[in-house]
Amino acid sequence: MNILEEIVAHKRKEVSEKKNLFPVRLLEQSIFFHTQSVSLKKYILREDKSGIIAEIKRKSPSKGVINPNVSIERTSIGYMQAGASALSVLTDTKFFGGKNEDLTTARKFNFCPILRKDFTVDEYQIIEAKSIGADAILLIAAVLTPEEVKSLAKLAHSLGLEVLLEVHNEAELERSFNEYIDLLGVNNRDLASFKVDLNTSISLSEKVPHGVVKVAESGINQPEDIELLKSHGFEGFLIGERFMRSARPEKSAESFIEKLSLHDKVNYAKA
Ligand SMILES: O=P(O)(O)OC[C@@H](O)[C@@H](O)c1c[nH]c2ccccc12
Repeated sequence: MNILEEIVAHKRKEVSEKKNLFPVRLLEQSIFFHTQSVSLKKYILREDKSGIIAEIKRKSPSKGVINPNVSIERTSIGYMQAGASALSVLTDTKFFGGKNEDLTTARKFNFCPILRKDFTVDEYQIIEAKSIGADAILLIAAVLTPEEVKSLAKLAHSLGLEVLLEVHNEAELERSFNEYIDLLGVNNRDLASFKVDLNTSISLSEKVPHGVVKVAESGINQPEDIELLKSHGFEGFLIGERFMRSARPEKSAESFIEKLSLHDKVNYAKA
């Protein structure tokens, strides 16, 4: 079993236990359940924003412990003040050290799109994402059948959530893309081997259907990487470790985005 298969096997078990402890009807009573979502797509395309989806990630299977004691409040507010377009919050506990409350905390302190980053394999998790205050969910093509991608994406839309479909190669893109996908993410990290290569995004850029927002994910380390990805049509940039490995991730994001502004000769709006 590779790590991705291990994560998904564990996730299925976790979700079936949760369904008993905390049934869907309770999720639907959450204070966030009936609130309007903020569009991730729109914020990424805003000219006055950097396009960066800044991620909160405490640890990962590939990098081990990154920043276990991060302050969600300070980091999420700081990321947005630095000029990020949106937040990504890892809620998986076992492998990434996150929790649902991390997203709820980020939600309380920010009016901005929040991507719930988890391994979604069941409808329950989509209702849960809405209940904790997410605006968008991630679907990973490598762990779902095309039929599952479609039905999960359709459910997400019915709850007002946008869908970021993550692919790693052309076969996944062709197989899993459907009319319910709002954003297409190309993960530069191979989740089976952990190898990172920005060329994964570049080589797939032309294959992404028109009108879908293109997001490059993982391994983005310097403002020049964003310039290169932009020149290949990418509009969104998901960045985790580059910021999180600093004791103050929001400061790291601020200086990164300042450098990017100099390159782009624009002043990205402070949220
Ligand atoms: O820390 P990085 O290399 O900047 O990567 C961020 C993000 O792309 C990565 O965390 C990620 C992309 N897809 C995922 C799926 C699950 C968990 C995590 C991820």
